[in-house]
Amino acid sequence: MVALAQAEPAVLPGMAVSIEHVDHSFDLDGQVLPVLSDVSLDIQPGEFVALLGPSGCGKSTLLRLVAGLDTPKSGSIEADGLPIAGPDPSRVVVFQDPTLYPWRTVHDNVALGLQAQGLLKSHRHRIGEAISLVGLDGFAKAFPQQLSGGMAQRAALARALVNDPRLLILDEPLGKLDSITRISMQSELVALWQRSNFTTLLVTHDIEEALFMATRLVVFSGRPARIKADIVIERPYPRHRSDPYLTGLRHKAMELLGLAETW
Ligand SMILES: Nc1ncnc2c1ncn2[C@@H]1O[C@H](COP(=O)(O)OP(=O)(O)OP(=O)(O)O)[C@@H](O)[C@H]1O
Repeated sequence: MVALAQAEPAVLPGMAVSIEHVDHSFDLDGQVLPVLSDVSLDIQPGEFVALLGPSGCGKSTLLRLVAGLDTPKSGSIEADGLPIAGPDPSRVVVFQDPTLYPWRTVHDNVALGLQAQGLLKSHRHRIGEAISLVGLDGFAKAFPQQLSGGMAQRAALARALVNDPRLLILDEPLGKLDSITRISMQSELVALWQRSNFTTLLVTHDIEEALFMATRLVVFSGRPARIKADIVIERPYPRHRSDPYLTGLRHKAMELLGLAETW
């Protein structure tokens, strides 16, 4: 695998992401549905932060706000010291569903990432680099229906990474994969993050996945989501799933989520 050619590093002040007292709600059938309540979170450049919380508490909503796909009702969110004013190629999102265009090859799906920024001509060389980075060498000409679920998700990752983002936002990206592929892609994603310059924000429902991958674990309450705990995971990589330190954190996270230990 090769590393993606990096753009000239910009001198960026402060936090990769700074979320200050964010409240958010939706209007649902004339009723106000509070979803986020006084969420404040500072993320340093290069961190890998996992967000855990009960289903429907507001994790994806927070990711959408950070991606600039929606605007908080109150509070503020900055990326690299600047207010988020909308989507930006420096912040890319990978969702649970790879959403590849079935009529385009892997190469042409990845090219879309550049095309959207008008960079296709000048940065075409990055397409092959991104495909290689996610381990899809030899599949550039394949169509999505010729890929396994894990390969399709790798292609979606390549499309996200082709612009050399500063923030990679992952919304349950491994959620639909079988457990074997999921476990190997957890290691691959960590290796990818370690080799690159981006900060990672991951939503997952899987406590072990969060503990295996992230440098920091943020646990939310039920809706409206408030931060219940913010835990630094002080373990080098590669990690061992049976590490007693991680097992201890798993118990703690389960307690915070109000889950009983049944196995
Ligand atoms: N566009 C929307 N309009 C109205 N309600 C919404 C909208 N988007 C999300 N919601 C509601 O906001 C709440 C939080 O949704 P969100 O998807 O952020 O939760 P989540 O924590 O990511 O859930 P899960 O873990 O199950 O994916 C839910 O009750 C959902 O119904």
